[in-house]
Amino acid sequence: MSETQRVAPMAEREMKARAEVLDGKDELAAKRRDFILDTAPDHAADAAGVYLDGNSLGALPANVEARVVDVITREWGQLRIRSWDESGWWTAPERIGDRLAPLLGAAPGQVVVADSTSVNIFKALVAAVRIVQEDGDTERDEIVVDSTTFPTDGYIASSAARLTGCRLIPVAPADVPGVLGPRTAAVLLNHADYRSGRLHDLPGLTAAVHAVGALVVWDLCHTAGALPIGLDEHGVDLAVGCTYKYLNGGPGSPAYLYVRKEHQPRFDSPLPGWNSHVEPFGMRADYEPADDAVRGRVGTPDILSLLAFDAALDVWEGVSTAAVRAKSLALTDFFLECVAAYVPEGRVESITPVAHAERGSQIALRCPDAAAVMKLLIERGVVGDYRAPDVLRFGFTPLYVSFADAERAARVLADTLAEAPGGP
Ligand SMILES: Cc1ncc(COP(=O)(O)O)c(C=O)c1O
Ligand SMILES: Nc1c(O)cccc1C(=O)C[C@H](N)C(=O)O
Repeated sequence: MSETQRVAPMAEREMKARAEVLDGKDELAAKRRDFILDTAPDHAADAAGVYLDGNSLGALPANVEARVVDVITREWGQLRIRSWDESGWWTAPERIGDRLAPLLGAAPGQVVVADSTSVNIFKALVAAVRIVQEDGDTERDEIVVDSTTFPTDGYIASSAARLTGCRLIPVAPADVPGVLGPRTAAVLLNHADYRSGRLHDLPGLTAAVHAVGALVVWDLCHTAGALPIGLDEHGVDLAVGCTYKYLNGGPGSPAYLYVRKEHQPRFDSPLPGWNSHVEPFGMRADYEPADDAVRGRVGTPDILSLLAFDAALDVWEGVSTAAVRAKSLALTDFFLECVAAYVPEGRVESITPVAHAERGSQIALRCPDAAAVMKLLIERGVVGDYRAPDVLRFGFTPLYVSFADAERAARVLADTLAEAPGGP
C-alpha cells in the first residue's frame, strides 16, 4: 500500500511513470551517489527521505569526511605549524577561489574564499562606493538596495551607507532602473530572491547600473551551484555568496568575494587585515595591499571549514553548470506539475515565477498554515523549510535530487495539506 492515501491512483501512477522516465534520462543521476543521503533499509523508495533544503544547507558530499579527518590528524596533528606552508593552508583562500571561479563564470585571480557572506557584503559595498568616489565623483552619495532582500544584506547596506555618508534607497528589484541616476554610487542586489525563488535579470540590471556610471554588487547565495552565472561575461563589478547551499560546503563554510580584475587596483578594503597585506610576514606598521584578489582577505582563514569546502568542490568534476540548470528547471517544472495534479486547486499558491528566465532553483508555495504543514512534512521525511509568515520553500539541488523525489514530495505534501489544520 502506498504511504499516501488521498492522491488519485491514476494521477499517481502517471506521475510516477513519468518520474521514472525522467530519472532514466538524467545525465546527472549518478552524481547522487557522491552524497550522503537518507537510504531506505528495504530499498522502498517511499521509505527514504526527500531532502529539499539544499537552498539552506547542502547535503554532505561523501568524500568530505575523509579529507577533514586527514586535515585534522595529519596536517594539523602531525605537521602542525608547517602546514601553513607545506599543506598550502596560507594560500588556500585564493587557491580554492580559483577552483570555485569556473562555477561563477570567472577567470582565475578574482575570487577569494573567506569570511561570511555578511562580512563580504560589507567589504564589497564599501569598496564599491570608495571606487566610485575616488574617481572624484563625490556627488555620488546613494546606495540602492533590494528592499525584499535577505535581512543581513539590508542591515549591512544600511551600515555601509552611514559609514560612507550615503543615503540608502531600498527598492524592489524591478524598480531599480527607475531610481538610478547621477547620484547612484553602488547597488546591492540578489541574483535570486530567498523567499520566492524569483531570479533577477543579472545581465540587464548590471548594464542599467553601468549606464549611470555606478557599480553593482551581486549576492549569489541562491544561485551559485544551481545555474550558470557569467560574472566576467556580464561585466559584474563585485559579487559575494555563501558556499553552504548549492555548493555543499557544510554548515558555516566560508563565503566568497569576487572582485573584477580591473577594479582590483582600486579595491580599498574597509577591513584591511594582515592577510591582505602585500607582505604579511613583514609585520610592517604601514598597510600596503596585495595586488590581486588577495586584497579581499582579512584575517586568518578558518582552515577546517575551508578545506571541507575544497573537498566538496570535487563533486563538480565533469559537471557543467548548463547541465545543472537544465535539470533544475526540469525538476521544478515537474514538481509544479505534480503539485497541480495532486493538490486541490486553491489550497496553495506558487509565488515562484513560471517563466524559466525568472526562476532560480526553488519552489515557494504559499498557504495560510505553512508553519504547521512544514512541521508535518518534515516528520514524514520530506524536508523543506518554512519562511514567515506563510511560505513553504522547496529547494532542488540537481546534483542529488531525483524526479522520483520531486513526485514523492508533492504526493506527501498533498496528503499533509489535506490533514493539516488549514485543510478542507
Ligand atoms: C541572500 C543571502 N545573503 C546572505 C545570507 C547569510 O549570510 P551569512 O552566511 O553571512 O549568514 C543568506 C543566508 O543565510 C542569504 O540567503
Ligand atoms: N545560514 C543559515 C544558518 O546559519 C542557519 C539557518 C539557515 C541559514 C540560511 O542559510 C538561511 C537561508 N539563507 C535562507 O534563504 O533563508
